[in-house]
Amino acid sequence: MNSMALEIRNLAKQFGDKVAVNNVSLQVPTGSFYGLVGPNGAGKTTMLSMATGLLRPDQGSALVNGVDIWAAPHEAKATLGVLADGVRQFDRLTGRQLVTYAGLLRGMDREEVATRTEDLLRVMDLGEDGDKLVVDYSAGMTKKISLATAMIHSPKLLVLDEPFEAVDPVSAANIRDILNDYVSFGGTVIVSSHVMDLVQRMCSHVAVIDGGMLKASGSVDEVRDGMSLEDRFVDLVGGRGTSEGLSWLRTS
Ligand SMILES: Nc1ncnc2c1ncn2[C@@H]1O[C@H](COP(=O)(O)OP(=O)(O)OP(=O)(O)O)[C@@H](O)[C@H]1O
Repeated sequence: MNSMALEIRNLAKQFGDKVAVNNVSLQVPTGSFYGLVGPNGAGKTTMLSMATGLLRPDQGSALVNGVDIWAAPHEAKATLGVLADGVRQFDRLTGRQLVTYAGLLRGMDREEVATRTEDLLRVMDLGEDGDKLVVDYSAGMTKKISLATAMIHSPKLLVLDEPFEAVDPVSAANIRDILNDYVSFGGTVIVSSHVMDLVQRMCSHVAVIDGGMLKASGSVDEVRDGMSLEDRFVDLVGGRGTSEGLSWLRTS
């Protein structure tokens, strides 16, 4: 078994003059629950997109369970499930059809796909909305159905860009339970999130990225170094603004 579920080597990406990801290397151990945090525009989505075969890097490589995602995409993607940020789904399908389609696309047996689709709709609390078109789903429902499509083929590594955004607290707790269970049986999860408290409680490891660069990485306890993750984060990425604020917004 490969000891690294994901190995990012010197990834870089530039959009015009903007360096979005600047020579980042990161190792994600198999069986870890890895949080990726950073301010808006830090480069998290760009890095995850390159590491999961969605965006071609200018430089560097990414190995998924030991397989280079750009050199051998089919082999690497067979063990990978991705919840990408802002990627449109085939939203003229119903939720049930979309998850079924994701399973069949992975070459799975039709009966197995049907069983797993019902299981996933149930745990995502979408059972009653399974026959509704995805275009008519709310933001949180869309997030949950996308998560189901990422999990149907029981991948070894799940890469989830902001999986809890727009998801209600009960569904979020259910998803956390599913992910914890998945990790306890040997799966690896990478989540990007802005919720430090959640990352501190949920993750075993964390990486802090800012300005396209890796500021810190390791176990959550190593990175937070006796502080709360939130305080450590503010420390690493620069303090809060000290401006006077919007005086014109004061109505009295
Ligand atoms: N397709 C693109 N074209 C031009 N610039 C881009 C593109 N994608 C990302 N960028 C820029 O690259 C930088 C990193 O963006 P990215 O989406 O990776 O950040 P992020 O850490 O995921 O942010 P957020 O937390 O707000 O989702 C930003 O300055 C963004 O404007």
